Amino acid sequence: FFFLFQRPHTRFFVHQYLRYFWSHEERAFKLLVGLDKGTKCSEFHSEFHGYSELEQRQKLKIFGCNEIVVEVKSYFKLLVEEVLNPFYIFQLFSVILWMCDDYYYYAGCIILISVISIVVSLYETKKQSITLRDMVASHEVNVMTVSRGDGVFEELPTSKLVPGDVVVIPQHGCMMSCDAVLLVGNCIVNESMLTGESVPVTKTPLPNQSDSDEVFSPDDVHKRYTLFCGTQVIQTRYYGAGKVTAVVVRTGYSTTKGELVRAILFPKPMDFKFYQDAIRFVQVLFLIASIGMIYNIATFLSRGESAQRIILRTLDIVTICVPPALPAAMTVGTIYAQNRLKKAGIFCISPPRINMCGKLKCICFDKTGTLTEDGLDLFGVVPLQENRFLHVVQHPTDLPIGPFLTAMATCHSLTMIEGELKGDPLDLKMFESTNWLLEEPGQDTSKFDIMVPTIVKPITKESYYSGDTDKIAFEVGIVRQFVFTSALQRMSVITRTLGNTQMDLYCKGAPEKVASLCKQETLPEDYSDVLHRFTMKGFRVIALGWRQLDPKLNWHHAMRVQRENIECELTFLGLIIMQNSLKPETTPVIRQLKAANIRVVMATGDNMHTAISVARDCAMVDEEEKVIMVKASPPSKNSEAVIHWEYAEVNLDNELTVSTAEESDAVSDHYKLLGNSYHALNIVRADAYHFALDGRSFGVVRQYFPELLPKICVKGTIFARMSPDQKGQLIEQLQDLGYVVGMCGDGANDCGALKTAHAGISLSEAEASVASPFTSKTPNIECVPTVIR
Ligand SMILES: Nc1ncnc2c1ncn2[C@@H]1O[C@H](COP(=O)(O)OP(=O)(O)OP(=O)(O)O)[C@@H](O)[C@H]1O
Repeated sequence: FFFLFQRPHTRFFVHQYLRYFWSHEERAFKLLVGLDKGTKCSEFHSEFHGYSELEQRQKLKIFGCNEIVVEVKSYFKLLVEEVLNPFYIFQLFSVILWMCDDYYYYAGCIILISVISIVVSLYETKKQSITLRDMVASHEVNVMTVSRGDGVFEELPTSKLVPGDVVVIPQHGCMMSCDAVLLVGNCIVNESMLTGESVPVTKTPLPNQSDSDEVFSPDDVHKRYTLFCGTQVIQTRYYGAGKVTAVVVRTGYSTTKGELVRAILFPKPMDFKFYQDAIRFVQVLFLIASIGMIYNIATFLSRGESAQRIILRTLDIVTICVPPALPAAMTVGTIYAQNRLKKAGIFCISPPRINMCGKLKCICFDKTGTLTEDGLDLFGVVPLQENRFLHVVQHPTDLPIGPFLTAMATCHSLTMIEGELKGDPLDLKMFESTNWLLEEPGQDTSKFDIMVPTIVKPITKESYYSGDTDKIAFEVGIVRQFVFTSALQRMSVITRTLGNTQMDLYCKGAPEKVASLCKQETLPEDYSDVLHRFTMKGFRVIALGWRQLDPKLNWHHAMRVQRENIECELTFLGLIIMQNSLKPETTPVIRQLKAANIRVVMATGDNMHTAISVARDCAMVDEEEKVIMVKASPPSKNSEAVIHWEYAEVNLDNELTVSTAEESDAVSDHYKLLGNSYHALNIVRADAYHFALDGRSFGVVRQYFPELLPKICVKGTIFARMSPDQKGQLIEQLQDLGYVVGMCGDGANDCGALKTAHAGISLSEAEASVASPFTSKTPNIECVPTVIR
């Protein structure tokens, strides 16, 4: 845009609220983007220190105001748009025709019905867009402090923000009115408006690595450093009186929220079979009508009737064949449906989708929080002693103070909001089970370094640790947090115990992930067996790892260090076992859907065996049905990509392996594929099997065995360890197979999938989030049959 800058006479046009500028060099119109494309991460720290007033004004001309305003059309405008619909024009034609034919009563009825339907639909459309406008504009702050460089700050209306502005996030939070990347300080954010999930999320500053060429990408890799428009910053954290600053990367309709609002205002025309069929249906009716017309003309001519009568009678046949009250019926139907949904606690922001819901043939469910309870109960913990698993300890308070207990007390992103501990339900249960105290000391951090934000300590007296000289209370300060992301499947913290010079790193996450980061000699021999034992029973298992950091690592280094560089060489500490109970409504709904011949699929971020066990418990997989795990590995130095099939719950003697592309050709037929194994053949015949695969295999199959993917998806029921992107890809794949697909999830890692699906239903307390077309207030899957009905 600097290039555009130098030329005062630039040409641009606005399409669906986005600006496209003429590029003289490329001789084409180009979409105007903010700093979200092509800017290096390091540049945010080195290049952006605040614009001068002049620079700001110039940029504002290019980017336009930072506003997302939903236009509420006047009744007249809506009427013109509504009435210009081809169906209504046909209706007008029919009514005129009937009037000419002295056919007043019926014409009168149709006029009456149509007027009512138009009035109702205008009223509802207007109400809808007012709701959308209010939802979009809710609690916007009007001014923000921006940096003008050299330590000068100024208040600026948020509508004037431009990409590149350095804004100060107020200490007590604010509603974000632009997308911005955090430079300094931490922020606790409620992203429910965008994700539907109201668990507070911690955002940390973008690491400052001057030597890195990494390009900034706010929507995936660098999400955890980005504050999104429409989300509520609840609190900020920084040490002393330092300001928490962020660089604006996108404004107005280019922000994530703007994008979502645009998706509602300008829905992608869906290539939906219903419309094609509707057109075909009308064509067939016309064909029948024209036969009638020809017959009519012939008989009337032979009888020598007048021309007027012939025309009237002939055209009348068209109005008999094509029902003129159709549009009125459709509009009224949709409006009633929307109201009925509302009564059932389901909010719909995109009424045209309602028609599609009746055609749903496959529903994907997220697991945790959707099929199973969100607030998992702690079943127990399994710590290690001399590299061996101990028995399950039900109350972590019985454990001696040591790395395991400290990990449970520190490795979370909980935060105090108005005196109450808030955060991920899993973190909350884990921390509460330790019976430790969490203190957020605010500005008073003198005991540690000047910079420790949060302290945890045991409550009981015995837990005081007595050193050689003084009695020092056992307290651990959480120096830095690497937040949890679904894609990384883990989180960690850097901590310092009072009195220690050395810092520690505690990591918790998916067992497979944590184990891969641990020194292999620290894993007990029976690690896989024990993990398998718990996951098979449907428990949700989380692993803990620990490492003492280099004594040379001081506070400043700790603040800058890359998580990949220290989340390695860990010592394995043990497992946390969480109960994963189904919501009581889950199983009946799953049975009901299956009885209606609607496919049910699970897409979860959790462990494969846990997922299979939950699928069995909720009757997604019936007792007599088998589950075949599809395990695919990418090519390595010695071998090509391989697919390996094995029963999930039987010994491994039924496995068979397929490698190389030629073989994969051979396997593309199910009979050939499984025919190598007697048992497998039986299964195919009985048709009573389900495929289960994890995210890694899904990726490999997509890349190396694309011809097999449709076949796997047709029989795939359990998709475990799926990243948020993969959930979306799965929905696309099912859509490619011709299914009308619904997705029901509870937010965060399902957002992509909720948007991709034909009907995305988000379970959320937030009245309506822009995350998906349907939002159900009741947090269970009973809403799915309601939506389908
Ligand atoms: N707060 C957390 N801290 C550390 N690890 C976690 C945390 N929450 C989840 N995990 C681990 O990361 C994995 C992936 O989590 P993710 O949120 O993507 O999916 P999920 O919650 O398991 O399931 P679903 O997709 O069904 O909601 C989990 O299975 C768990 O092992």
